[in-house]
Amino acid sequence: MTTLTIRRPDDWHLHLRDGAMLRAVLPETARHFARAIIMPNLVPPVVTGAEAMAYRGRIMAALPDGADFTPLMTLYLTEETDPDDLAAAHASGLVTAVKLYPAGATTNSASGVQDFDRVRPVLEKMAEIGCPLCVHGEVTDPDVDIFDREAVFIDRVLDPIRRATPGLRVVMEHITTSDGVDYVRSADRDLGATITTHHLIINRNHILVGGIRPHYYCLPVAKRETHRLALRKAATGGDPRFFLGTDSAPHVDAAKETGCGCAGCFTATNTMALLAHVFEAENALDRLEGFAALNGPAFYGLPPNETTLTLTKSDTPTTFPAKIETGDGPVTVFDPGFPVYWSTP
Ligand SMILES: NC(=O)N[C@@H](CC(=O)O)C(=O)O
Ligand SMILES: [Zn+2]
Ligand SMILES: [Zn+2]
Repeated sequence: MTTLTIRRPDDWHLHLRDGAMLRAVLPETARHFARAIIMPNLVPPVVTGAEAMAYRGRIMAALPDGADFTPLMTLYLTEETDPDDLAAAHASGLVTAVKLYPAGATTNSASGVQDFDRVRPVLEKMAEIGCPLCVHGEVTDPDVDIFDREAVFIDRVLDPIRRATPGLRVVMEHITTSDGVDYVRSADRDLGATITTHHLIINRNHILVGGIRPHYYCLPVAKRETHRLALRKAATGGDPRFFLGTDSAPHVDAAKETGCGCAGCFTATNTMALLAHVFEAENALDRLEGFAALNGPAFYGLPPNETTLTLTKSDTPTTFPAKIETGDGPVTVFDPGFPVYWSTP
C-alpha cells in the first residue's frame, strides 16, 4: 500500500445546483475539497450580490455537520450587470469572481452575454478592483464547428477583450484544446486556466465509438487525442498557470439519457483518485499538489490550505459508486473506463 499526502485541494470550477440536488452533491465535494468556486448558472442565474449572498446561505445550510468547506461565490455576467453592485460584493469578500457565459454556449447560459461591448464597463471595473473573470470560452456562431469553438473564441472574443482591458485577470475555464494551452502559455501575466479531470481522461472517441455515451458528453466537448495529450502535459507539467477546476456538473440520468441529453460530467465523487492515477501515469505524482492545491490559490491570491488529504493506493481496484441518489433522481458518477487503484477517505 502506498500513500500520498497533499495539502487539501480546492476545486476552482464546480456546479452545486440548488435544492435536493445541492444537498446530494455537496457532501461529495466537501469530503475532499476545502474550497470551491461555485458556478452561478442556476435557473434563474445568480446575477446580483444579494442573490449570491442568498445562494451562499443555502449552500452553508446544506453542508453536512462538521464539514470544513468554504464556497467561493461568483456572479453571472449579464448585459445588465451593475458594476457598482459587483464591486461592493467583491469588496465585502462575498464574491470571488465573475463568470462570463456567451449566450447559448452551454447549460443554463440563456442569460449570458450576446454583445460583448455592452459589458465593457463591468470588465473595466473588474480590472480596476482586481476581480477575476472566469470564462466559458466557446463561440456560439452556428457556422463554427463545435470542435473549433474554443479556438475561434480565443481569436475572436477573448484576445480582443484582454487587449482592450489591460489588467483584467482571466481564467479560461475547462480548456479542452492545445490552442487553449498555447494561448495561456503565450500570455506573460493575468491569464490562467482550469483543466477538468475528465478532459485528462477522455477524448471524443469515448463519446461516440460503439454507441453514443451521454455521460461523457459535456461542454466544451472533448476533442481529439492530440488535445487530450496537450492538456495532460499542461496539468502535470508544473506550470502554475494551470490548475484544477473539475467542472463537476450533475444532471439526473433522465436528463442525460434522452433524445437531447444535456451537457455535464459528474466527477466530484472520484476526482481526486482519478487525478492520482493520471499524475502517476505521467510520472508526476509529486506535481499533483501543485495542480490541485497550490496553483489555484496562488492565482486567486489566497493562501493554500493548511489541512491535508491522504490518498491511498492498494493492490485491488477501488470501487466507486456508479450513481449518487438525489431527491430529483439518480446522477451517474463519471466512469474512467479503466481500473483505478487510488482511493480517498
Ligand atoms: N460543462 C458542462 O457540460 N455543463 C455545465 C456548464 C458548463 O460548465 O459549461 C453545467 O452546468 O451542466
Ligand atoms: Zn462552461
Ligand atoms: Zn462548468
